[in-house]
Amino acid sequence: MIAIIGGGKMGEALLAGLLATGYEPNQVLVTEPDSERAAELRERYQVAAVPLAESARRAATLVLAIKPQDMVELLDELSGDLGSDTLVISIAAGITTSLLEKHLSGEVAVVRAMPNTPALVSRGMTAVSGGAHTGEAQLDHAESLLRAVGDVVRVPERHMDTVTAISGSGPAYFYFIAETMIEAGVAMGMTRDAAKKLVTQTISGAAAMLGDAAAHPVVLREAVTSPGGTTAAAVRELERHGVRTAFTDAIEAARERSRQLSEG
Ligand SMILES: NC(=O)C1=CN([C@@H]2O[C@H](COP(=O)(O)OP(=O)(O)OC[C@H]3O[C@@H](n4cnc5c(N)ncnc54)[C@H](OP(=O)(O)O)[C@@H]3O)[C@@H](O)[C@H]2O)C=CC1
Ligand SMILES: O=C(O)[C@@H]1CCC=N1
Repeated sequence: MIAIIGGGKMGEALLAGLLATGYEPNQVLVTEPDSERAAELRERYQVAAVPLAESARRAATLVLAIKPQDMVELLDELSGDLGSDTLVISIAAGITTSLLEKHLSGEVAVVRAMPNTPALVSRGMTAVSGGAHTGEAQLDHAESLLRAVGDVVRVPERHMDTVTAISGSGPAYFYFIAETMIEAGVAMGMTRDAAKKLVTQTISGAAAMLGDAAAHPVVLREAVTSPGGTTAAAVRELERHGVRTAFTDAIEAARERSRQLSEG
């Protein structure tokens, strides 16, 4: 049994992804304090929404999908209720395995994971790191669970704040670009639907080409950039406006925020 603690946006993305890839509703519990939201999830996915203590008692794996700011209070509440073999997976930005271990009594196996919302459509990207009491089998188990909603990589925990800034927050950067491109098309007279179709298929085609292991973004961009053509004119403007620096600074700001979140 898996229990998802926190039925917000990411909790729902994981829940939907797990159910879409073969988990049965009776294998998953949800704990969500907002009763309206709990009822919505129960109705939408036919899963049981139960109190925290019941999730802790019944589930072999707990996925903590609550805000980092709520984590210490939840861990302190959870601590006495965990079974000796319970695996605790936290997906909270910035929350370290040592903080999880400090607030859970005994030698609890913990995994720090950073997924992203495309888990909702089984195209997520998750990175995982194990804690001090987490064995190979438990990390394998966490990986296989999260693989149900997309790709999984194992990383040293020192990279987790960077992962959070790149792939955790990353979908938002692409939505930001998509929104900007669609609005540019609309400003130039296209319908929003037609512009969205152009942008969506372009992002997905570009991602497919980049997905080839031998592909490099610079080479792919050169192939689009005809001499004296439209792409060269566009890229010159992006460089003039410092978009490359803006992205680098944005990703550094996200990593810094992830670090701050571990400090409470
Ligand atoms: N959104 C994303 O793309 C990603 C988010 N994450 C991480 O996932 C976590 C959740 O983020 P997100 O889904 O965006 O946030 P949400 O605010 O949408 O979800 C958090 C949910 O947890 C509920 N909650 C609060 N306290 C408890 C509690 N004690 N027990 C059970 N549930 C509780 C909240 O209820 P209420 O609103 O009533 O307080 C809310 O429904 C965060 O730690 C975030 O860092 C990780 C990767 C990507
Ligand atoms: O914005 C956040 O804090 C969370 C973590 C990664 C994506 N969303």
